[in-house]
Amino acid sequence: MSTRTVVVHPDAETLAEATAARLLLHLLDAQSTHRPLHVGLTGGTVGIKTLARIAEAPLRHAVDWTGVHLWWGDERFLPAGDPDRNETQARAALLDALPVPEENIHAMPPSDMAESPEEAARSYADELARHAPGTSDESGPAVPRFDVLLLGMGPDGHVASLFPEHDALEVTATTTVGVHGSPKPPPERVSLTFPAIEAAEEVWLVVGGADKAPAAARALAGEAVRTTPAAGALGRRRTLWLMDVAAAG
Ligand SMILES: O=C1O[C@H](COP(=O)(O)O)[C@@H](O)[C@H](O)[C@H]1O
Repeated sequence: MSTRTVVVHPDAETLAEATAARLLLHLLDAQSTHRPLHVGLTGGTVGIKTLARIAEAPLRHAVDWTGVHLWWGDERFLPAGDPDRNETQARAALLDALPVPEENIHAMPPSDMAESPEEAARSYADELARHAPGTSDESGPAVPRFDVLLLGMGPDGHVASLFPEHDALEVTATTTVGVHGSPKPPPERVSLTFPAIEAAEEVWLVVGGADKAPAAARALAGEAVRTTPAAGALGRRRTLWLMDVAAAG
């Protein structure tokens, strides 16, 4: 059973800096026991700030990035290179400056390469399945063994692109889902589903800002996932809530 730990930092800058350092050390430790590593990235304010801090951290040189695969928990369904895509922001903040082989960067399909969010979701599910551990874990969802899955949280308590009261919350038969009518623009998105999120060894929620405090309190109090999706974001081994004082209320 996963343990849930809350770590509070003085401000959003320190939160991003500490999360960057924590992730780099985690990758270093993990590379001494297994390869390849799989990391799920998040968009959002602190998520992208964290990537920018990794880009500046001297420790990044100690990680063998050829042995790291990068994925996303969700994506805005927009054309390739659109500045609002999580992928575009992650490339600008970190990936363009990192020696990660392009074939290790598993972005969700953009809207100019897929007909619909559903088609993009199916294609991403296939890609996830190609990197699933295989026979040792056949009963689980067909996703890679994520060492760490980073997730942001919106003020409404959404994680990835799983929004309160949306049907996507109930999808358990697939590892990805196409999302329509997102209350946060853009309306069309692609997201991991809860079974895929829960297959991660560690889920790290990176949450900063006073506007997140009510939803964070509800999630940590175990409110229903239907109204506060972040309450259901749990890793297999560990769930870390990395917060700033403002978000911790
Ligand atoms: O739209 C999204 O929002 C959430 C949270 O973003 P934030 O700016 O409120 O921190 C993010 O986790 C998700 O990846 C993104 O697509």
